[in-house]
Amino acid sequence: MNKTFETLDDFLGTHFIYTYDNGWEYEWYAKNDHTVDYRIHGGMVAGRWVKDQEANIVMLTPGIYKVAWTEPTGTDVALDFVPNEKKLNGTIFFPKWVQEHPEITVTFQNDHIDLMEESREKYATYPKLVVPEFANITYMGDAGQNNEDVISEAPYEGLPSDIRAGKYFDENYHRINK
Ligand SMILES: C=Cc1ccc(O)cc1
Repeated sequence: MNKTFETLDDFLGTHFIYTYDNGWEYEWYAKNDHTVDYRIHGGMVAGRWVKDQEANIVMLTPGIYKVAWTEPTGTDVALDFVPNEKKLNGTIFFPKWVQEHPEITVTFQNDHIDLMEESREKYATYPKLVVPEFANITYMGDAGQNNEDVISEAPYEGLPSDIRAGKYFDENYHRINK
């Protein structure tokens, strides 16, 4: 993709893969103006994936976007995308329990919302682990809004490479070999 991002509409429907400077690899989709989907390929909670997380998504100035949300785990996230420079800055605020028991969160969260809410009550919240990092965007795709094929299966080794190699989506941005 080599479009220039100018409006909020340019951003909505975009699918990103990026690697934080600490090595953590994330895949994230601006599904619509209030919803995000994502998959985590590397880092403390690699293997986790989430659909239909409600988020606040705004354009700060042409081509620069801020996204923020709070999760059923109690994790808070704030992302600032500068897609024209293939960069973003993200801060993740993990409750202590996620740092101590990351394995509880490494799943398809949508099927285990009750477990996340029980765990956030059962285990410690503080002190939080704050992870502020820049990331380099390694892939951008124009998936269109509300495309359920973008994030539709668990992360597997090599998935980001398959996407970057053009082996994962067809010309209509539907998953191949579904
Ligand atoms: C905890 C979720 C999360 C999703 C995307 C991202 O870049 C950072 C955190």
